[in-house]
Amino acid sequence: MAKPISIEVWNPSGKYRVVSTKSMPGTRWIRLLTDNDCRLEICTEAKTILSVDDILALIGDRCDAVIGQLTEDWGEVLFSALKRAGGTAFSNMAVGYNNVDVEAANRNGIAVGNTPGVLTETTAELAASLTLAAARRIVEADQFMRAGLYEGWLPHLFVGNLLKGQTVGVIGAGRIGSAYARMMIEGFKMNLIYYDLYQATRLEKFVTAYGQFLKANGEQPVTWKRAATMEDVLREADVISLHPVLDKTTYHLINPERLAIMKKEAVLVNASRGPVIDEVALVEHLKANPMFRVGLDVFEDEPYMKPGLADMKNAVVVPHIASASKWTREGMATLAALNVLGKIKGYPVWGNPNQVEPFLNESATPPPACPSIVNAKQLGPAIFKALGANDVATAY
Ligand SMILES: NC(=O)c1ccc[n+]([C@@H]2O[C@H](COP(=O)([O-])OP(=O)(O)OC[C@H]3O[C@@H](n4cnc5c(N)ncnc54)[C@H](O)[C@@H]3O)[C@@H](O)[C@H]2O)c1
Ligand SMILES: O=C(O)[C@H](O)CO
Repeated sequence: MAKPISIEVWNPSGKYRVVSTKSMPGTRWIRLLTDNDCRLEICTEAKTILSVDDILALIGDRCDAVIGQLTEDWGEVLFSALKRAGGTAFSNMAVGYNNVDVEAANRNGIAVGNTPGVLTETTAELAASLTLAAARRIVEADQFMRAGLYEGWLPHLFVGNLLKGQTVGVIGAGRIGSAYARMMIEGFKMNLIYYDLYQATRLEKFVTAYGQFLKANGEQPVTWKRAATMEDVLREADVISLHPVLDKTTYHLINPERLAIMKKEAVLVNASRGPVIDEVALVEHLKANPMFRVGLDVFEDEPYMKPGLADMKNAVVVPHIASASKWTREGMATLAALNVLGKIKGYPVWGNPNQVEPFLNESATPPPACPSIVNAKQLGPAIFKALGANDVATAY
């Protein structure tokens, strides 16, 4: 028999049973569910990462929907259990959903939600912070001060890289990659080279307009280039930030061969997913190239780092905190709750998952729609009964 799992219950008499595998920031998401006839059960187990068995125990034999986390393995076992329990919806509290087997969700008719948009700027800001910390050796210098080693100003002390006028390379110029690029271009007047499967038209227009503004003010204009290959970005850029989704095409996208073509003094930042970098190869590269620096928010085998990484002075490492601002985390919780609530209520899917602000306005009732369902098309109208409300979602 499955081990009992500790939970906290809200609105015990609610008609729909919704489970959240973790406590999430804020209270609005709780209110939105309980005000809409949901009995909410929040897992209070002390362990950080729940196993599939833990989640099976949480789903039990009747469950309408689950809000889960990116650390959990959502595949056939969990989706079929959720279906057997009468469930129709799952939402990750994350924009990335590489922990979710969407095909398995489709087979079981479960809608899969994610939380785009609300974390774009927050995540880009952390990538920018890692860039600065690595380029200007902030962590090394901080440790030096705290160790009582500072004996006075010296011409060679913690010399790092100037960003102004250098080239920033972005791989994956989607929501976060584009926001990061804009920060580095506007903030530090860097030139842009990017690689993406699609053209980042809005970003290109922004750089062109900003370049014209600088020129009109007697300054060197910034420039942009869409690279034909990822290698072009790696060869040319002084700073490279990785922002693609994690899938088969981006697994170990940074490998020994690609590390070898990067500039010896380049800064590499990763706030996407750990397996985008071959971390063992990265450690070797950091050892061989002390002036090459990295800023990492994510790791190949989280929560672990590959052997040797923690000893590298030329690496700045933080524990997957890129979306960790209060507003963003509360917003992520709200979007995840509204994804599952929308499915329970038979609402349509919101027309533009990049513009989720209407769901985040604390003083207004959210639109009658699911903010972002990644498999809405696959599930089709039979499951996502729009009930004419599609117009509501797009016209809102
Ligand atoms: N560290 C964190 O806390 C954190 C926070 C938010 C998001 N993320 C990660 O960042 C990712 C991006 O988020 P987003 O909202 O910007 O998503 P997005 O879908 O807007 O952008 C991803 C971009 O990657 C591009 N891409 C896909 N395959 C590619 C390839 N092979 N080569 C180059 N580009 C490719 C896509 O075309 C797209 O433009 C998420 O999937 C998630 O994994 C991490
Ligand atoms: O994908 C995501 O949303 C992040 O990794 C956590 O914010």
